[in-house]
Amino acid sequence: MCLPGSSTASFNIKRLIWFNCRGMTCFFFTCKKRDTSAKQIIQKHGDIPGVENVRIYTYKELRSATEDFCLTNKIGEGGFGSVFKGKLKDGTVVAIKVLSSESRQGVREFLNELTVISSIVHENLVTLYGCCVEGDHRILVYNYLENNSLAQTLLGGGRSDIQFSWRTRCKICIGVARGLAFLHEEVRPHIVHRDIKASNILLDKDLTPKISDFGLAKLLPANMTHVSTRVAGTIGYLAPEYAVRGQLTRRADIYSFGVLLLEIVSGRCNTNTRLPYEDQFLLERTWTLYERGELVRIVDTSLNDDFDAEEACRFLRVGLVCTQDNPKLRPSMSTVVKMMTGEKKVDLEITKPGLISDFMDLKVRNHKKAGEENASLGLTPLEGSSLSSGSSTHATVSFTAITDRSGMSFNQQIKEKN
Ligand SMILES: Nc1ncnc2c1ncn2[C@@H]1O[C@H](COP(=O)(O)OP(=O)(O)OP(=O)(O)O)[C@@H](O)[C@H]1O
Repeated sequence: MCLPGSSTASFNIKRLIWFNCRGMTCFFFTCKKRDTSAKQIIQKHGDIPGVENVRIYTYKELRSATEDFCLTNKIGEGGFGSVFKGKLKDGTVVAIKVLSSESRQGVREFLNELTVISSIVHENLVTLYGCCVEGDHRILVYNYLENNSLAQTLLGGGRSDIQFSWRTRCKICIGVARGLAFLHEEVRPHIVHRDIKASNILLDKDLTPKISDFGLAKLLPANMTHVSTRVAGTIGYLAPEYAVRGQLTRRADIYSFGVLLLEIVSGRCNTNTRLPYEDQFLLERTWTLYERGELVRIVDTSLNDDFDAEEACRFLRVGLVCTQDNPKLRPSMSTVVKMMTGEKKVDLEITKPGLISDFMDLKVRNHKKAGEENASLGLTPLEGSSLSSGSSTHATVSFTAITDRSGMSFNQQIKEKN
């Protein structure tokens, strides 16, 4: 199988694969084009192991695929930059992610990371076809997924026509769990995604879920924090130990997965400040209902009772196990898959999940206290904190708390405040 956009130029034959095509057994050479661009890169920057397997696109090619990056072809904007839908010369439809100027790394560094990401192939991961590294441009080319992200469909507040039946939701939850288990346990060295959330779960035409943006954090220079565009939502996915102490391990992804799982079963976002206060935070609400023995009440009412209640409650319990405050109590992703498919019982004792909101309440109180003390000392409050008081505390932890004008990260600021 040739990579999209490859011409019939010299091929580097990699593997032979057999597969059935319309009843006929055909065989194809699995090949990747060692194109002129890759050769030029090696000539200019020295050998980069694996670069011959990355498709290098020219800027001209991508400009023409997107009709000069025309706004009508723009399909999204994320923390890494803008995403365009494009059609390559051979007809392949692709998603083209133009990384923002801050994310420009040296060509060697960039390609070193990229060769790793593009070699990772799994049914539940978005496939990276290749990139463009011409001049200042850093552009990634992915397979295009027809049904957008879970954030825009399932959680998009009625903006999509897709019907998410219980079966479809099961397939999505288990698919995401498998994709993450693959990154965590089968890829060597393992990959911590860092940003598992509904907008990073894309759906193909059959509603098979694909995790996007894995490995991308490594493409950013060390001094640049990934600036998320939906931080109010993102905060709800953050494992407390990561948000507070900056401890980034696979267990932080497992926490985020747990929150995502609750979102898929309940059909709502982790944070919704338009709801009555006790309902605003999904994880807290789920825990309250679990304690009352009424877990099933959190299941999406739009399913009209057309779901397997035993299975739904099992998924919700898995969500709670994944979000346990102590990272060690969270199961590995392969165990999570087994729990979800029923191969393993969810028989662990479930304690109160780790709620970043608990910490935030504390911080708001401390911050206010510190503010009062500062005022009495004639000092100005810490810059960049947008923690507000009152009932909307959690949701108003805003974007500036992650990367503010002072250039400090959320974690740094929290540490500063401690
Ligand atoms: N491979 C793809 N196929 C189809 N659409 C895509 C693809 N990749 C991204 N998109 C669209 O572009 C949007 C922006 O994606 P991107 O990953 O840059 O940001 P995000 O995940 O939405 O936000 P953030 O950067 O805050 O995580 C997505 O929500 C999706 O609608």
